[in-house]
Amino acid sequence: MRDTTPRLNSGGKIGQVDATRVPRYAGASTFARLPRWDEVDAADVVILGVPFDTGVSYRPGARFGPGHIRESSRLLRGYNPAQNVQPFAVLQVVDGGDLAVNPFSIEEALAEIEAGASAVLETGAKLLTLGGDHTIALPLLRAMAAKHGPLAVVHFDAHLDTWDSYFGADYTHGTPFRRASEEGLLDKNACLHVGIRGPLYTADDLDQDGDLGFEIVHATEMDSLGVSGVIERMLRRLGDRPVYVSIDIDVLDPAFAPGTGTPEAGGFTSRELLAILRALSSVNLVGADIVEVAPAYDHAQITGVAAAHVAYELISAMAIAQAAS
Ligand SMILES: N=C(N)NCCCC(=O)O
Ligand SMILES: [Zn+2]
Ligand SMILES: [Zn+2]
Repeated sequence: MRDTTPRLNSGGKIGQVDATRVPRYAGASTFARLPRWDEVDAADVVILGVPFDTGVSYRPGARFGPGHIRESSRLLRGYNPAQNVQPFAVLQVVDGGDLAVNPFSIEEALAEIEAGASAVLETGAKLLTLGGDHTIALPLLRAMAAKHGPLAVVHFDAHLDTWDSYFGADYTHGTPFRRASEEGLLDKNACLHVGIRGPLYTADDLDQDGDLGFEIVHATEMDSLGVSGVIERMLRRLGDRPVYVSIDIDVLDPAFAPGTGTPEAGGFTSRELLAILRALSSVNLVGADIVEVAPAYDHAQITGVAAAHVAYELISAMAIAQAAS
């Protein structure tokens, strides 16, 4: 049957389902009610779900993150006044669905995620991944670095995720950035964590983290630097290199993101995080992920809505950069 769904098409792009004609809560739940990948000729940005949580050390459930973020994204509208951009009119953004990855073999899943990401990048599209636990950042960085070389990574998280192993396992959600550094996927002069807080294993964790190529903006520094000071630190570190953004939703305070597996008190507000992300419109943003959304611990889509807005700001930043190029 021919698809007659009324959509908001503009700038030559196939846009969102028109919420003035089809109620927001009706119909299939693609991200922001955007078209599926197979419904367009060519995409500029592909949103890919990776429902995988076999790498977690505490509460499971991030495998349900992609579906929850999509379901929580139905209210996103087409014009972003904070950035004066209509992201879906500048870029053809599509939902690429979920990668079917092996929940019983982490190594097999890593290979499947890398292959899925590479398939997107080969088309020339940018990739925005919805996780999934943070383990998935490693295969995503492998695919990204194969295309762009060593990356400047800005990693928003309460946790360092540069630990070495758990129960003898090298590939977990606490270890992706150590593996990435060891594998030469990172530009060690240009990576930083933002939002780090909470108890560590030992003081040495921080020294090792520095050796792996990361600078840290601690969550408590928000009080002294403010949003603009944090942005300045971030942009100085990233420079004009290709930038990959990895956002663990637990960078937000549990009040703003209860639906996650390893919550830590004392985090950013959603408003602070969204403001920092807007500054990424001035960098060479080549890809991003949003991970660790675990809906079983969420309430009223608080975490899902935060993640949907995070995705929206990342796409807006990509759109502004594209319009300026
Ligand atoms: N990546 C996330 N969310 N958490 C890592 C926590 C690792 C630990 O249990 O020490
Ligand atoms: Zn975390
Ligand atoms: Zn993490």
